[in-house]
This record gives sequence, structure tokens and C-alpha cells, in this order.
Amino acid sequence: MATRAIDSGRTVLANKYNQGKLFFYEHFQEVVVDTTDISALVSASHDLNLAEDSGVQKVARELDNACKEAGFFYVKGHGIPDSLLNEVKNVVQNFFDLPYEEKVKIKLSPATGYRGYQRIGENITLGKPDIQEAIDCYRPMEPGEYGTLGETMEGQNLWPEYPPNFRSLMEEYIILLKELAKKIMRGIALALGGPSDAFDGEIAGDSFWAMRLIGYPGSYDATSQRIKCSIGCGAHSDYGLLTLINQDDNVDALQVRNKSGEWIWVVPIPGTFICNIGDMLKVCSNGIYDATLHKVINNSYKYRVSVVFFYEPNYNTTVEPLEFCKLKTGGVGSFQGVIYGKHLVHKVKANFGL
Ligand SMILES: N=C(N)NCCCC[C@H](N)C(=O)O
Ligand SMILES: O=C(O)CCC(=O)C(=O)O
Ligand SMILES: [Fe+2]
Repeated sequence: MATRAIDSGRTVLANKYNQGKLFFYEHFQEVVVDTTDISALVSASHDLNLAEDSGVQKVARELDNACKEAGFFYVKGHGIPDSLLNEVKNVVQNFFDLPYEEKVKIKLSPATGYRGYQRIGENITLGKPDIQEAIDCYRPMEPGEYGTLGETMEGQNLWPEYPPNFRSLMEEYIILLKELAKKIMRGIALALGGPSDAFDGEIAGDSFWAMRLIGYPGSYDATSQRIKCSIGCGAHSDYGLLTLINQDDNVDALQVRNKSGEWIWVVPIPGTFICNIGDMLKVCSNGIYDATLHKVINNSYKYRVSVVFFYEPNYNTTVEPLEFCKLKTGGVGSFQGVIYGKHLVHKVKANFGL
């Protein structure tokens, strides 16, 4: 897996933005990352003999390299049509184009189980307001479903009335993404040297998935006629197992930190998902895989949309290092067990000054 920052990328990005006449970058880097074609895994994923399929073994090796080296990877061959990836982003853009009075009808609050719309600056990372607006969704939770452990996150998703097909489209997308993430997690289970169903059942058989539909305004400042440096989302790792990002094809903004501590631009590749590892996969793998640090900087004049799906453990699962991962790392667990719902609530409460 070639993951390296290349200097020539400097010129590529600089030229690109020069032509638009508006540019400002602190550091320019382009990254070369092999894209993992997971089609063998997607088509064989329901077979009991998954581990014996040579195509699947190849995917598992590639996933293992990607997870160890960069902690993120692009996937193609995932079976989700480009038209759906694009339609979802378009509908999200249409929603953010609406006036604030319309958007705030589905306002996020503790009373909505932290589901709904948050305006620019409401989400906080590393103590600073992020320059993004978003709709947050989670697996619906009935009152009392997880007792007191669940109270903070109880609720149903809030869907806007406009655009009219918003809800049906997102619900279709969620079903497909859950299924896709489950398959990639089977590949990751094999990559770690375990049984393919290691994350099914008790760990993530009833995933407390989340989805964030995010919009990052362009950062052209009319007064100074310059691009302002705008942090769309400060550096963080995601909370669960695996994140699948369907990002805007037209703006370079996402960056991940690689093993050498360099921030790498994750340039859009149309038709792919970007996958990154969350905190709970770090724990399960006993640190064999690290949770990917990433951030979003929209230094362009264009509005950027990103649709981010988080595949997480079951709400009440105690996540701890898996036996087969411990065996590979000297037999000792490096992490205490953590109840996923507790980890999530702790994070979610810190995200909003509510
Ligand atoms: N559900 C997930 N993973 N959301 C990721 C959001 C990261 C930013 C958040 N303000 C933070 O500081 O964590
Ligand atoms: O905007 C993106 O592409 C990534 C956003 C993100 O990292 C997050 O919401 O956790
Ligand atoms: Fe993230």
C-alpha cells in the first residue's frame, strides 16, 4: 500500500487554486493511496467459507496494510451506484440552501436525543466552534430500551419536509451503508486474523450507527477579497468502529494524519468511499490498528458537502480487546473494557454547549 506525501502534489494543488484566482494554503500535499477494490468481499460476504476465497484473502491483506499504515483507505467495488452517492449529496446541499427559519424546524437539542439540525458554530471540537452546519442522525432508540444507560440518546430522527424525498432517500442509503460497513468489518476481522463474523452478534450485530450530513461554507471573505482559513472540523478521531465518508467531489478539504505525523489531503475520488478507523476498533484490535486522526479545512470559495456514516458497536456492548488480537500482541490487553454508549454520551455532551 503506497501511502506517501509527494512534493509534486504541491504544484498540482497550487495550480488548481491559482486558476480559480483564490487560494491560500498553509501546506500543500497530495497523497497517493491505492484504492482497495472490495468487490470480491462484497459478493462473497454471505458465504460461510469467506476466509477460503482467494479474492477475499487479497482484499483482507490490502485492508490490513491500509489499516496499519495510514488508518484510512478509499474503497471501490462497493456496489453502491454513483447516482445514489450523488443524489444523497445533492439533497443535502438543497437542504442547506434553505433559509435558517426552515432548517431550524428540526433543531438538535438534548430533548431530541441530540438528533437534528445544528447551525454553523454550534458543534465544538478542541474547544473551538467548527465552521460547519449539519444534521445528526442515530439509530432510533425507544424510551427505556437501554434503561438509564440509554436515556441521553433516546429519540427518533428528525427529517426535514424539504426536499420532499429527503427521508426516503436517507433511509434507503442507511440500509445500504449498514450492510456495506458490516461486510467491510468482516474483511477487517479476517485482516486481523480472526473469524469473519468477529464483529457480528455481540459487538455490532445491532449497530448503534450514526450519520452526519454536513455542509461547510466556502471561506471567501468579500471584504478582504481573500480566502480565510476556516476550520470546518478540528482534529479528532471517530468514536466507533468504522466510518464511511461520501465526500464532495469538488473540494479538497479532508486531511488525515499518517504514522509519520504528516497531515495528508484526502483528495476526492468520485465513486469511492473513504473509510477510517474509530476508537472502538482500536480497542477491539488491542491497538494493532490505531484510530485515524483527521480534520476538515475548507480553504476554497466553494460550499462543501459530506455525508458521513459511522458504523458503531451495539449501544450496550462492553468493548474490549478481542482474544485473537491479544494473542497477536503478547497476550495482554492494553485497554480497559468500555461500554460504547457511555463513550458516545461523553463525546456527544462535549460537542455542544447545550
Ligand atoms: N459521531 C462522530 N464520530 N462524530 C465525529 C465528530 C467529531 C467532532 C466532534 N466535535 C468531536 O470533538 O468529537
Ligand atoms: O467532512 C468530512 O468529510 C469528515 C467529517 C468528520 O470527520 C466527522 O464528522 O466525523
Ligand atoms: Fe470524523
